[in-house]
Amino acid sequence: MARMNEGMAIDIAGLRKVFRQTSSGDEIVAINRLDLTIAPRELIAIVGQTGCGKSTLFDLLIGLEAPSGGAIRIGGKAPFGDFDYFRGRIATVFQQDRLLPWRSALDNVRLPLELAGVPEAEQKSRALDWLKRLGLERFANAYPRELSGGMRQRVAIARAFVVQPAILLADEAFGHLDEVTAAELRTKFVTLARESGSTAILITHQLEEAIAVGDRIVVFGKSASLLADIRVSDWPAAEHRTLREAIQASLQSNAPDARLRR
Ligand SMILES: Nc1ncnc2c1ncn2[C@@H]1O[C@H](COP(=O)(O)OP(=O)(O)OP(=O)(O)O)[C@@H](O)[C@H]1O
Repeated sequence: MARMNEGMAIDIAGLRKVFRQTSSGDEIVAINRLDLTIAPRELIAIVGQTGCGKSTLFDLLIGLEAPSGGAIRIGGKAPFGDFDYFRGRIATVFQQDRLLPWRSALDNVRLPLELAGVPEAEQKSRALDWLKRLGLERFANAYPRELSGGMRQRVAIARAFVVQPAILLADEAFGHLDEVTAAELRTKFVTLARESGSTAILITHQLEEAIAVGDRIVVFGKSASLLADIRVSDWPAAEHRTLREAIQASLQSNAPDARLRR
């Protein structure tokens, strides 16, 4: 049985990330003073054009990079400074499944528990439980090369959920799958995230996906400037087309579209 976890709030204040290009020495402002607050257990989708700083934000949230300015607090702690605290509390799903080819599906799913020092019998039973929830119990002993892309992504999702993370981050997790598989996995992911009580952020290029999954859609312009912060429940289904068009227009002009003001 999945335990409902406490979820964690994410507070981003004045966040800045600047890179210096090795070749030219030029500075690239990947994130320019971002303010964003995400409530515990909220599910938000981030959309933005390529290069607007979405993946950089994830690297900062995971604690792989330190901010150049401002701060990120997750449950009051800093992901970069308190890296060890977040082990097993933040889980990620990427476009590439990043499974270890020499480990079976079961052994891939139980890996985060192994790293956290959970006893082996418990690792296995929890991993198997999550493979079952993703409909893969018959493939527990299969190796990644023996699985389809959709099945591998299910294994990656099981591996993310097995630690019952307070924070779930998905970066284009369904973008490479065919539409039917993507829609099915996306629905599964959202259901599991809600059951688990995780706070979840999904990066997506697909507006349909953003509208389908998010409580909120955050639209990034250049350097992660906030073009819009939309509460999806404010938009009845009959107006989703207008919503899509308004987000698209904002992305194209790099400015908030007037139709998004509610
Ligand atoms: N390690 C790095 N060194 C130098 N520049 C970087 C580095 N990482 C990212 N950048 C730059 O920062 C900007 C934001 O990149 P980022 O990968 O966060 O964008 P993105 O929104 O995730 O794009 P995409 O949708 O294509 O994945 C880009 O201009 C990129 O070239």
